[in-house]
Formats: sequence, structure tokens, C-alpha cells
Amino acid sequence: MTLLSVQHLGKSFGGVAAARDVSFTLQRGEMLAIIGPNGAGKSTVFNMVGGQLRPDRGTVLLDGRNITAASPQMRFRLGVGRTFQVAQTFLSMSVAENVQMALVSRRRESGALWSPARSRCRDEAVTLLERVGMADAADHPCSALAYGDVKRVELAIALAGHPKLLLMDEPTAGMAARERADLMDLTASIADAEGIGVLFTEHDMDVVFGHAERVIVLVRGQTIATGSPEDIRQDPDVRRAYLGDEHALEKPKGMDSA
Ligand SMILES: Nc1ncnc2c1ncn2[C@@H]1O[C@H](COP(=O)(O)OP(=O)(O)OP(=O)(O)O)[C@@H](O)[C@H]1O
Repeated sequence: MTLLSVQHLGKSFGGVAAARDVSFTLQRGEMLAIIGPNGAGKSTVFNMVGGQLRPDRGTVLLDGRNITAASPQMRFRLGVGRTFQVAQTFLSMSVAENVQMALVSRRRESGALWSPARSRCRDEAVTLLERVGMADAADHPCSALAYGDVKRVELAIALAGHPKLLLMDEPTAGMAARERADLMDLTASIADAEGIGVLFTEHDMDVVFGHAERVIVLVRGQTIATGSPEDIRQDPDVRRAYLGDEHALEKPKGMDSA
């Protein structure tokens, strides 16, 4: 069954049409990437799905329910999760405590947020950390972790909200190539096992072609192609957009101009 259905989304900022008639669907367990040159409208579309931006027109349906006007908080309660960077202020807390905070906040025990986070939801936090391969580091301070491990903790924090749909904005930015592949393999296996749909933006084409099951290509706010990584790699419009557009900051690896 379709998890997310985005229909005819449009958004302008002054005279700039950041998104024009963007439509796509996402199934449970599917990894869907939104790519495009800088300024193509990826963040705009992403934020309209997450609820940070209200579209000028169009509809966002989650499990058939119209959430176009819902706040980010309401979307979170309905199952829209998002990876966030572990906040600086939480770095001094342990890995498990960071996940416990997310669990406590999901249960809306906000009054108890700061007090005994150490003891609350500990078992559930450790279970989540096992799923991302970080249980051994449960009692380490987040500040002592390698960057790739912090990203795993961020994934555990997002999973604490029991998302149906997980939004990941450039999940592998700043990571080494090996760590990127590991994080995305992990994300794909969890998405598949739990039927979570994953929508992600990404500049690294190795990540996109290696881990997305389907790809949407935006250029100047419009969808120019949707398909499997292989279809997208071969698409003449996509090749032109990336290789012939002066706005493209990086050419996708594996897309030569031949
Ligand atoms: N809040 C805003 N106010 C004005 N213009 C905006 C705003 N947000 C985005 N834009 C414009 O909308 C267009 C699409 O921007 P968007 O950030 O969605 O693109 P993007 O594909 O995510 O780019 P990047 O890869 O550089 O992050 C750009 O021309 C941008 O300048």
C-alpha cells in the first residue's frame, strides 16, 4: 500500500518557483531519493513533506490521510520521523540517555524530560541501540564517538519515534565513503524489516545509486525524471541537467559524458 502520496505540490518564494507541480509516491519499506542540482527545490519539497513549509498548492497524503496542513508535531505523531543531528547540548549525555530523551519526549512526558532520563526507558533505548549496532557504546558520552557512530545514534533517536516514514536530509554529509555505505545499508535493512518508507536528499551519487530503490530528479522546481537508479543513470534529460548545467556543483560519479 502507498505510504506517502505527494500530489501537485507547488511553492514559490517571491518570483522564484521553488517547486512546480511535484508529484510522487513512496511505498512502505522503500528507499526513495530526491536529487537535483543546487537550488533545484529538494529542500523545499522535503520540508513540505515534513511540515516545515506550507505548500501554495497541492496535497500530501500519509496512509491516505491528508496531512497538507498538519504541523510538524502532528506529523510526528502520525508517523513522520526525521533524522536530526545530535544537538550540541546533548553531547555530554551518554548515547543511551540521548535515545532515552527521544523516548520520553515521544510519550510527551515533557515535564520529566530532564530529571531522571538516566533511568527512564533504558531497556527500550538499549534495544534501539542494538538495532543500529551501538549497544556496546550505550554508556559512552556522545562527545567521545566517531562521527559515523554519531550518525547511527541519530538514526536510533529517529527510530524512537516509531516512524512509518523517515525523512533524511543529506544523511551522509561529512562522512567518509565506507561509513556512508554502512549507514545507508543499515538504514535500508531497518526500513525493509520494519516497512518504513525512507525519503532522502543526497548529493553523493554513489549513495544515491547504491542505496535508493527509486530516484526523483528535480531541476528548477520540476520533476524531470523518476525511476530506478539505472533508468536515471541512462536518462538523457538527467545527464544533460547534471553535465550541462552550470549550476551543478558536482557531477555524479559514474555518469561520464560519453
Ligand atoms: N526561504 C526561502 N526564501 C526565498 N527563496 C528560497 C527559500 N527557500 C528556497 N528558496 C529558493 O528556492 C529555490 C529552491 O531552493 P531549495 O533550497 O529547495 O533547493 P535545493 O535543491 O535543496 O538546493 P541545495 O542543493 O543547494 O540545498 C532556490 O532558488 C532557492 O534560492
